[in-house]
Amino acid sequence: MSVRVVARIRPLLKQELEKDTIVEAAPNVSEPLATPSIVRIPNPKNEAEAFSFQFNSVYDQLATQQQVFDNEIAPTVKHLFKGFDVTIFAYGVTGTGKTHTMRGGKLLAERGVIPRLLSSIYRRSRKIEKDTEGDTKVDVAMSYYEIYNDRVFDLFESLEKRTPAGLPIRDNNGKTVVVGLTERPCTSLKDFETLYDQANVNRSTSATKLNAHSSRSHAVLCVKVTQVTGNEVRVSTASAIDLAGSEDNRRTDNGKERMVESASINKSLFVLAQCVEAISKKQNRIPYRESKMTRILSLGQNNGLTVMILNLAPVRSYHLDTLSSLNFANRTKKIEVNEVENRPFFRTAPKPESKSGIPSVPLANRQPLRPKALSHNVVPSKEAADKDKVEKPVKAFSVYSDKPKTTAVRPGHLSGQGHPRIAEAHKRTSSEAVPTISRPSKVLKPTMAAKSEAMSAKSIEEMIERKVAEKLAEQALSAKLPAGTEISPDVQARLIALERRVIDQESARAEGLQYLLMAKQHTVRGEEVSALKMYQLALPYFPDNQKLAQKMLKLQEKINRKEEERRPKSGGGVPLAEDADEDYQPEAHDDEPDESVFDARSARPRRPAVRRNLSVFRDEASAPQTHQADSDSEDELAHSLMHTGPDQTPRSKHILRIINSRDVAQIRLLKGVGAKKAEMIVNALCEMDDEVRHVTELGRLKGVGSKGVERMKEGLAGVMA
Ligand SMILES: Nc1ncnc2c1ncn2[C@@H]1O[C@H](COP(=O)(O)OP(=O)(O)OP(=O)(O)O)[C@@H](O)[C@H]1O
Repeated sequence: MSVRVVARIRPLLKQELEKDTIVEAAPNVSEPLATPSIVRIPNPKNEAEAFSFQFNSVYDQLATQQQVFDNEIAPTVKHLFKGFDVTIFAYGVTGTGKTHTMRGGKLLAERGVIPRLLSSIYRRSRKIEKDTEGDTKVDVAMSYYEIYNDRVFDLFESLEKRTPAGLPIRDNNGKTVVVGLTERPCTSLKDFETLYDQANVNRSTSATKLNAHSSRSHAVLCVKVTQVTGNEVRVSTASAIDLAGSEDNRRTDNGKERMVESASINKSLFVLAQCVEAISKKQNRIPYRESKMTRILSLGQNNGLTVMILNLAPVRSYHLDTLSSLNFANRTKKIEVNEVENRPFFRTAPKPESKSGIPSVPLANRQPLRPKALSHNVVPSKEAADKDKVEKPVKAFSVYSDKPKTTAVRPGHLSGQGHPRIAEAHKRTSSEAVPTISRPSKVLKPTMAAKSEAMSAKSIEEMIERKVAEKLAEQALSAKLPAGTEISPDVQARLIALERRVIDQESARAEGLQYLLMAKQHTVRGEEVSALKMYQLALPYFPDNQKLAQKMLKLQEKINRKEEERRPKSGGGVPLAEDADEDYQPEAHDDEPDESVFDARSARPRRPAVRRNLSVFRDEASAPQTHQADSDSEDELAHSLMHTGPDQTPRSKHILRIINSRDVAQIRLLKGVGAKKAEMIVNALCEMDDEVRHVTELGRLKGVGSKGVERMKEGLAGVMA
């Protein structure tokens, strides 16, 4: 099942003028009488031409809160009670109506998706309890948190109680959980409203030029529904997420603090876009981990139903931002989500809980985040698969597809259109996460015999080298310093100073990478002048990087070329005056349109006549060579800068080799580590599903800290320089 994407165009605000309206909802040309499913917007470079984006449904300026809820969210509630998790998230530029859609106003008619969802959940709970004559009991509990500047804060905690680092997040049985979050039971809508209103006071909002009450954080509300019938317990969760909006700081006139927030919001949204891009290109690595928001949202990774509400402003001043959002949504709608319900469990066989409240899972069963196509969703037994066939509910919400051949179900016609759900025996439930093909823990080393056939001479050599290094490390660690070879305080001080220098270089590099990231953001938006500025800011951090220098040179040439073209010819050409973004210029190559973009004036999809640079998130198949080459070089550059850090000292390298071996026996030999800490480190590495590349990163691992790293180094001070 794909992510269901619905667009909502907000009404004009007081200061906006009717004549500036450029975004409209339209029915599909093949079904002119149907409810709108197309967003139409002019090409910024040629107003005579319109782009059309098709979604599951589109709501125009007149759509009410009730219509949006009844058509899009209400049908998901019955699935929630059948054990499916439901994720609803609002996406859009700042000031486009996300909070209005999700939270809404206080008047009954103005209430948004969230209060209506809760009201619907309580109504259904009461019905179930009545129909089963009290045999089934339903409990509702909620947690509510925000992700602000990439840190997670419990909105049930007052601002004074917040710790600067926020709450940690962990992967647990394929789900991302926030550790230490308050969960409040709420037995009635009144209860909920009181809690929700109190918590919203703690949300980070402030006035920006584009929105007087702009959300400066992503807000995540989780409503846990627990149904208990005798010993059987079924738990499912509805998550309603109000994302912060992306914003262009040149338009918002943000001050320093707002700029920091904005950079963090933009970064997380940028990572989200990259995740969506990577999923649609079926890449092996989906960069979920690069921001907390993407880790928590786990788009394309979570099971159940996902609905994205794309909020749009109707006016010209948002033109390029709107196109960017439409392109993002166009990609998102193609993401497949596992339609798998949470299996009930039985009270008689409780899972042991760890101290942190997270059920303990053996390391070998941990699953890294993977693109869906690459994950192994295996039902443990045939009986379980057969059971699935019997138990799977009738799918009344069968509209998540844009493929022309499937029967389109229009808003308002969702319920009662049931098709028997085809059992998907190969899928696993989110609550079980015990696949028969589990990712082997890196702690367990494969034997030579098992792997020998598939091993090349090179890999055998590498393995021997690693083994030798491990042995040497062991010897080095256990070696006692011969008497009289203690290093002098002077040498020790110099070693520490050297390490400090490396650490300083590392944090400067992180700052440089931020500029690089922003440069890439501007590049994909076609804002080349701004992109160049960002590259210039990044340059001092990577002075010797040839790729970066070349990139800047090419960009400068491109800007010059465009300047040339833009300059009025002797015949007196008309300069481009209408662009909201001074940097925006079409690319100098033909672009395939995204598949849902077609000429609005004719029913048949066709290739636009003009050249443009709008499809930021393009499918591999449709990406033209030049564009592909461009984005490849961007990725290559980012990769080269991310993965070539400042030189590390032999001691640091040595420590990292031991840490990355994930061998508890070796790690515990490091000074100040011990068995428990070694296990914690291996645990953290397994959760990261990556290597630690630098000692600074090592210092950030839970339970290590920079002091811990220093001690490890001290332990080696006598045996290696
Ligand atoms: N459908 C709507 N009907 C009436 N007013 C709306 C609607 N959608 C948005 N608005 C108004 O538009 C303004 C901006 O909306 P809102 O604050 O919800 O935007 P946002 O996308 O959440 O912005 P940010 O990302 O900055 O938090 C508000 O004044 C809101 O009341």
